[in-house]
Formats: sequence, structure tokens, C-alpha cells
Amino acid sequence: MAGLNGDPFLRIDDNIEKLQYNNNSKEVIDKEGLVVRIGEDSSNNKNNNQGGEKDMAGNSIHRSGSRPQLDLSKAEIQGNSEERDPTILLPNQTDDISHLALDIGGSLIKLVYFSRHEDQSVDDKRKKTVKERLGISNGNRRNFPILGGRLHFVKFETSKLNECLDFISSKQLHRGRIDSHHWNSEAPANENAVIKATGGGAYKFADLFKERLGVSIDKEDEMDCLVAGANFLLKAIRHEAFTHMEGHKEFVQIDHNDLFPYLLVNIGSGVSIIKVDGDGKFQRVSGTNVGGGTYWGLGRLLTKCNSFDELLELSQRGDNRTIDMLVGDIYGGMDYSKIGLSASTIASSFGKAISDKKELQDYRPEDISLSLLRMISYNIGQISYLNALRFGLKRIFFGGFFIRGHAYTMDTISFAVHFWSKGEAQAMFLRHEGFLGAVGAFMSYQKHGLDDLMVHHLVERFPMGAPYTGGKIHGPPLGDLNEKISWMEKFVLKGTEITAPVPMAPPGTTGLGGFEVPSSRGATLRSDASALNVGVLHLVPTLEVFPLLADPKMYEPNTIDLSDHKELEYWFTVLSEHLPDLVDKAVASEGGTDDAKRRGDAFARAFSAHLARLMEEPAAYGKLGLANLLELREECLREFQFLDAYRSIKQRENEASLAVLPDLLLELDHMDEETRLLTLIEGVLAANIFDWGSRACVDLYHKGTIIEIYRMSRNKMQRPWRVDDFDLFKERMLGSEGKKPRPHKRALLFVDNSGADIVLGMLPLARELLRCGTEVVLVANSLPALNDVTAMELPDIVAEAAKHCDILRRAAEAGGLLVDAMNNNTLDGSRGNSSSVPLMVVENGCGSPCIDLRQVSSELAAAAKHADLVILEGMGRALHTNFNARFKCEALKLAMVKNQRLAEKLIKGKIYDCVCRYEPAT
Ligand SMILES: CC(C)(COP(=O)(O)O)[C@@H](O)C(=O)NCCC(=O)O
Ligand SMILES: [Mn+2]
Repeated sequence: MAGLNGDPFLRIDDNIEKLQYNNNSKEVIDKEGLVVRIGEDSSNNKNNNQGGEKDMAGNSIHRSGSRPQLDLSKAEIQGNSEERDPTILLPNQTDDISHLALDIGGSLIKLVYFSRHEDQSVDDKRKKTVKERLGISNGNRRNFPILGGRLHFVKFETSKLNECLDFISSKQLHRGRIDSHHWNSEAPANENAVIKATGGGAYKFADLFKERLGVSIDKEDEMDCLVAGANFLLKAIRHEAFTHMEGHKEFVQIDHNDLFPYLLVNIGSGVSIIKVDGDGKFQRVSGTNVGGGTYWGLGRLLTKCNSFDELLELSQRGDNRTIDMLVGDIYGGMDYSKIGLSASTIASSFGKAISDKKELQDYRPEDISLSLLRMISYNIGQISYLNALRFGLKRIFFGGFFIRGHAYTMDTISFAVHFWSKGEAQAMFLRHEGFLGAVGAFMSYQKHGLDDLMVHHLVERFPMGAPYTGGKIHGPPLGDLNEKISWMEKFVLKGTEITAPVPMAPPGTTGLGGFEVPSSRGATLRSDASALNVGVLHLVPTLEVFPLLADPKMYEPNTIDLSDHKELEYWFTVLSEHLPDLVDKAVASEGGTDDAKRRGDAFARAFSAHLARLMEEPAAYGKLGLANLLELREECLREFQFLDAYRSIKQRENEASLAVLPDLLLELDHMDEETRLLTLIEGVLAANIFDWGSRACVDLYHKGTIIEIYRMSRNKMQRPWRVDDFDLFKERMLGSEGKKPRPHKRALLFVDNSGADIVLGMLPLARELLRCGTEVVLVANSLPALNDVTAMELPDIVAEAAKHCDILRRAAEAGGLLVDAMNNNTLDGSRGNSSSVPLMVVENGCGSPCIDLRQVSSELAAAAKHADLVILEGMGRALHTNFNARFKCEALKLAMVKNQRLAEKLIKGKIYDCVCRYEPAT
């Protein structure tokens, strides 16, 4: 692009440190304008959030997780004020208010509580106009049966009940109650406060709760709760159920329309077997008194173990052949093949002990524990299968404290079910198995609307919420950032490994001699891993499935499946190596203060801990794809309050690119249609090189200015690209043999990075579509991720670009993007032309470099309804995710591959190759 003048731009890497470190100075930010303007916009955020700061999106940032306080301003009584307990509306209440349910078992207290977060949407003028255009009524929030918020899952040992009471009291969890539309304030004395609880402890400790917290316990039936909890979790959480065979965990997608009937086997001290036919429809069809209590009780007597976990851990080093009588023992080492029993099959649990002249002390506790575990697990598996057979059920879900995410136990039960059913029935386990009762008790609050939640309304996140040392039941999650950081510091001082050492079974001993040979691999033999498998559930009623997906049920966002360990290792290394640079940027973005450095350090440790955990057990947080890892990193940054690490880089690149935009537009306008379309697509691909998430690109930035790199990238744009459907797309756009095709009605452009990518790549392409008469919706991130442009930032960028272009200006005005910016500054001085096709901006509902189209903002879903073209741009949105996605409408996927391995794997090409994939509507 000879016409682009080199301009006095800094090298990309020059002085970035300096510039960013100045960011704490309000003056610098003021001068740069962008941040402050956006900040001002947010002041009309109706929420009055004292003490909180605002981020760029105008959202409130709580600097501490302190106790909730009620904002009573403008409080009013609803209904009849003569009533004894009238409902009080608190319109300005913004802090968390929670409500709580408990399952108080013999060994563990499981606690589920809900915290409500303020509606973070900023209802500015622009958004209103876009909503009007898209036909979204402002009042539609009321259609949602429940308020957005979070469900937290916490466990305490029952023996530490006081810790649990302190936790409830410090968070004031017993005070809040919510019904579907308003807050119910509590009387200060709180005499009438009631919390729902199930489990034996609900009876046993009721007085203590009254005494310590002043609350009454409303006891809920244990079985009702179990079933309600299981139904909710199975319907609402995507990766809730999994199979576990020979150490291999596989998630099962349950179709919530085809869930019933199923068998629920709850293995507590005893075992209950329940046939579940629907919500609230179930029958306890059987049970057995040989359960978790039997294992623990007998195990304790026989091994002198002090805890259930210790007993389980022992089993992992055991060899049951020393105690169990095997078929081979009876048949002189031979199989009894006539009836299908191999020599290693257990003929009689503990059977060898009758003939050996040995005393208890002659047996290893490890072997006893394993033998006992297998005896009880097989027995439960067998009885469950027989009951499944009795009622013709194929699916059996196992839950209860006995399992505790213990791989070997799950393998043994699965093996038994598989063996006896000859593969017909399937044993499945639940990620939240320990919380079924507590969730069920929570569900029993009236009118909270949880039943109406769908899978796409829930986002599970894994904050570094609590101190853990692996395998241990942990105490209260840390809400306060400082607590979290000091925990990290303590943790490091102690020099403990973040994940507990996994007890490894000596090869060839564990699991030998069973019905066949259930061989759990050592790496998955972790006891109580489930303590770390449960995240915080974010309830976001505004999320929707992207309506243009051709087959939402078959849709899988991730292209790269990280269950392949080699793949996981590779990406683990990439992300670990990028970490120091990311921390530098993040710390600098917060002014480089000591506090920021401390947080940066804590962030690095937390994220590394997540990575280490996932390396050890990739399926720990549900099905793992690359998109999940990249999102986890962004979430982790936010958890340590780095809200926009690349803020100043984005701003610099925007400014640099906007300065050369007029030249680019002028050049484009002198081209014929065909050359122009090619140049535009080349422009998008070339400008996608500005990606601060790619190691190779960041190395490149040290070698030239923005414009130099852009020009270099443009010059390398020779066709054919590695994936090159340009001719097809051109034909669709321009037609052939003189026939002009009808223009698209509306195009959704999923934009990627700030700077050249948006300004010199996607905006000019948008302008071309507008010129054809196509409405354009720019779809951008709701929250920052790397150097991606956000929906909050786009209107200002468009406004700046529109100063140089009538097409953009008119369209932006028509789309409500230029609320006040453009009144005087137009090229020709003319006022807005509302007859122009509109250019709009919507947020996509996520804060990641990738996008999962099963969960997008309602704004985007509404915009999609009239769209007939989807353009996905960038590596994250078009390659890591959605490369294989099929749409009901036409789709164009544009990206430069900025990673050698991905290039080889995905397109059999090399780094910096490009993808231009055009797919007609399916
Ligand atoms: C994070 C990204 C997906 C962002 O790419 P983009 O969507 O901006 O094109 C990409 O930079 C990436 O995959 N980076 C990690 C791989 C690497 O550094 O080579
Ligand atoms: Mn990006």
C-alpha cells in the first residue's frame, strides 16, 4: 500500500512501559480522552455505588468482598403498609444479598448460597437506539423469572460446625431472601428469618442455629432434595454428568427433554436407590445397608485409619489378591471360562482370610482397604444394575459422599454395572454429586425461578476463591482480594505444591484381580478431587443460544480438543511462557504500583495453579477446550482486578490506525469493485496480525512500526491463501455474467482486535457492505480480553472514523452510534440521513478472545434474527472456536494463523498463512 504514508508513529514496543506506568495519572488519561469519556458516560448508571470504583464499561468494581450493606435510599413499602411484614422495595440496593440452603450430613455440611449482583448493563442512549432498532423492549428484563446472580458451593466438615456458622454470619447469608421481583428486607432483629436445610443435622443442630444466628431451620425432606438437586443439575449444567471407565472420564450430554426416567443411587452411610420419573416424581425402589458407612466403619476397625479419606488413600496402594479369593485360587490359576470368569475375578471377597493362618495384623491395611472398597463398590454396582433391569432403565446416576470424585471407586462401580449388564447399562457420576441435597434444599424456596433456567443461562467459573492444599475439604472461599493475595503469599512461603501430590499406585498391584481388571491410571487416583471440581455458577438470564447456529445440539465451539494430552501440554507451555509478559502489561495498566505488582504476582500464581491442576486432571472443570483456557486467563485477570491490561496499547494502535484511515479510504474509492473487494479482504487478513496474544506477533512488534508491519503484512497477501474461497464470496457479492445479486439484508461482523484490525480491516469492509445497502452490526466483546476491541470502545472509534467518511457517518447516525459526537463535524456539514442503512454495535456477552455461540447476549441474539451474513474474524473467533460451526445463513471466516502448530494442524500450512472460508447457508 504505497499510498499509506509512514507517519511519525512510534515503534510498537517503544515506550509502552513508560506510557502505561503513567496510566495511574488522571492527567494522562484525561489527555488521551477515551477513557474519561467512557467513564463519564457511565455516570448515568443508575446504580449508586458508594465506595466502589467504576471500570471502563461503567461497571462497579468492588474492591473488597466485605459484608453486604443495604442501600435504603428511596426505599418504599409495596402494597399495604398496614401489613405486619410488608414488602419493601430497595431500588438502589446494589450489593450482594444472598440466600442460603444447607445439607447438614454426618461428616460434611454442604452449603449453597446465592449472591445477587447488580444489573451491570449501562443503559446509555446508544444502547437504547440499538435496542429500538433491534426490537428489544427495555422492559424485557421483567420477563426473566429470576435475577442474575451467582450460586456458590461451599463445604465444611460437620465437626467444624462453628467455622460454618462464622462463615454464614460474616457473610450475613442468613439475612437475605429474594422473591422473583423484589428484595424482601429483613427486620433488624431477624426473629422470623428462616433457612432451608436438609440432612440429619437440620434436626440435630436446629437449636444451635437459633442460638448463634437467630434463625429457624425449615427442614426439607432429604429424598425430595436429592432428587430436586439432581434434576436441576442434570438439566441446567452442560458438563454435569460423566462416565468413568478405566481411569477415563467422559462427559455425557444429557438432553433435558429426554432425562426421565433414570435411577439415582445415593451412596451415603447407607444406600438409597430411587427411580426418578420427573420433577417431584420419584419412588425409593430399593436400597442397601451396605454402603459408605460400612466401608468406613469396617475399614476403621480393620485398619485403624483415622479418616475416610485416609482409608481411601490407603486403598490406592493396596493389592486385594492377598485377601480376596480369586477364581484362579480355586481353579489352580486357570480361568473358569465355561461361565465366563477369568482367573482374576474375585470369587469371594475376603475369602482368602478363612484358609490362611494369618491374623489381622498379618495383612497390610492397604490391601484390606482395597478389598473392602471393591467388595462394597461391586455390591452397590450390582444391586443398582438389578434395579435398573427391574424397571427397564438404562441410565444410573451415582452420587453421595462415598464417591467423592474418587477415581477408583467410580471405576469399580462402572465396572460392575458394565459387567453385569453386559454393556447395556451405563453408570454415570455427577460433578456436583456432593451438593445434590443442598441444591435441592435451595430449590425448595418458593418462586426463585431456578426451575426455569436453561443450560445457556449458566456460566460456571473457577475463581481462586478458597485456600486449598489438595484433597482437603476447605473452608470459606476468600471474598476479599487482600485475603486472597495474602493466602497466595503464605502459600508460596510454605513452599507447598499447589496441587497435592497424587498417591501413585505401584505398577501392577492396584486393581489386579477384579471382575476383570479395572485399571485406574495412577494420575487419576485422587481422593476427593471433587472438592476442586465445582466452580461458582453465574446465573445470567440474558444469555441466549445464537439463533443462526444450524444445529445448536451438535455445535461444539472448540476446534482444539485438549483431552489429547500432547495438545494440552503444548498450550500449557504457550500460556505459561506468555505469563511474565502478560503480568508486565497488566501491572503497567494499573500504574505499576506496589499494589498492582502484588496483585500481578498473585494473578500469575493463581493462573499457574489452574494450569497445573488442569494438566493433572484435564476434565477437572468440565470438558476442556482451548477456548476455556483462554477465557480462564481473562477471568483470572479480572479476579485480581486487572480490568483491561492492554488498555493503552489498544488506544495507541487505534490512534495510529485512525490517522491513516483517510488515505486508505481514498485509495479504495479509486478502485474498481472487484479490486476493491479483494483489497478489503486482504486488508482484514493483513491487519489481523496485530494480536498481542500471539508470541510470534509480539516478537515481530519489536522489529517495526505499526505501519511498517501492516505494510509488510499487506505485501505478503498473495493469493491463493491457504484456505481460499474468495472467488465464491466475490461471486455472491458481485455476481457473474453481468447479473447483480441481491445485497445481504443484514451482516453481523464479529470483530477482533483494536487498532489496525478494526480500523483498517473490518471498518472498511463494513463500509463496503453499507455501500451495497446491507445493514451492518458490529459484534464486539462485552469485556476486554487481550487487545480485543470492546463494544464500549467501538462507538468512539466509529465516530472518529466517520469524521472522514460520509457512508460511515450516515450509517452510524442511522444506527444511533453518533449520539452527540457528529453534529458539527461532518465532511459536508449535512445532518443525519435517517434513510441510510444503519451501522450498529452490539456486545456479544463475553470477555474472551474466543466465542461460544451457545451463550451470547440477548442483544446479539435479537440482532441475528434478520441477519443473512455472519462474518467471523480472527484466530480466536474463527479458528480456535467456530472453525467447524455451521450456520443457517451465509458465513465468512477470516483469520491469519499466527501460530505454527495450529497452522500445521488445522490447514496444513505455516505461520502467517491466511484463511478465507466462505460457506453458503445450510
Ligand atoms: C489469543 C489468540 C487466539 C488471539 O488471536 P486473535 O483472535 O486476536 O486473532 C491468539 O493470539 C493465540 O492463539 N495465541 C496463543 C498462541 C501463540 O502465542 O502462538
Ligand atoms: Mn483478538
